[in-house]
Amino acid sequence: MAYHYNARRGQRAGLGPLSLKVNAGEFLTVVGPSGSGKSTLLSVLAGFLKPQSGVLTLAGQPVKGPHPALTLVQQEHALFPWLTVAGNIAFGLKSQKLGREEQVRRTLDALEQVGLSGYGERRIHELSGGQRQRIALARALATRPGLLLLDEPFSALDARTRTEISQELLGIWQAQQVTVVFVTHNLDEALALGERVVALRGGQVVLDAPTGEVSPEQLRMVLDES
Ligand SMILES: Nc1ncnc2c1ncn2[C@@H]1O[C@H](COP(=O)(O)OP(=O)(O)OP(=O)(O)O)[C@@H](O)[C@H]1O
Repeated sequence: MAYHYNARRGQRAGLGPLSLKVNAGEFLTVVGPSGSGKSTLLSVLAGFLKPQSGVLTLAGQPVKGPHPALTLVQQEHALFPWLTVAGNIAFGLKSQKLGREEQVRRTLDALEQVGLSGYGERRIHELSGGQRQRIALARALATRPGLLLLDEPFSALDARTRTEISQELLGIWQAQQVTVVFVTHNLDEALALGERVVALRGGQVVLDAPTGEVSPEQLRMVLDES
């Protein structure tokens, strides 16, 4: 498939042509320099951008737009400052039309998963950057996504908090068997976190391999960052 911005005007910026299969339950990291197409790929996988050629399928069925099983968490985590933490999580559940009880249960579960039980009534401005990012993750987890798409979710955090949250995310992935696609421009992070790494350059896949079989030097070389 391929997606190019302003394709009608003949521009080539964007993604593809490429073919990518994300396997159920895997933790895939996507790495590449700025402008290589990482965010575009996630927007296509989330159903926000419709490829100009090819199709996105989920379990064999074509996806025609945003889908409840596909949840994207972006870097600017877009929490609503005028809502409480619980209000923010409930907002993410709106489209699922759940009963009140189920909504509360999912909110409590999600807060526990990210280590912030008891924070439901807090206001967003009372939280640290790391806590806000955990809430953004909790909001996504509460939707019980089949595919969790994370676009450099922890890049604004200090190194220690970043490592902490990354480890929590790994724990959640192992416990829930959710499928994760994690975008980062940090090569070491890409290799440390995922089971499989896809490297993008100029909108093309230049490497697709199990993380255990790739060295940071190899990654640097295919991305021309050595
Ligand atoms: N809305 C847009 N309109 C036109 N071109 C765009 C748009 N968004 C992205 N592009 C272009 O498409 C290409 C891929 O961009 P994309 O944002 O997917 O890269 P990225 O790897 O996520 O970059 P970064 O790491 O800087 O976020 C770039 O050349 C970019 O300039």
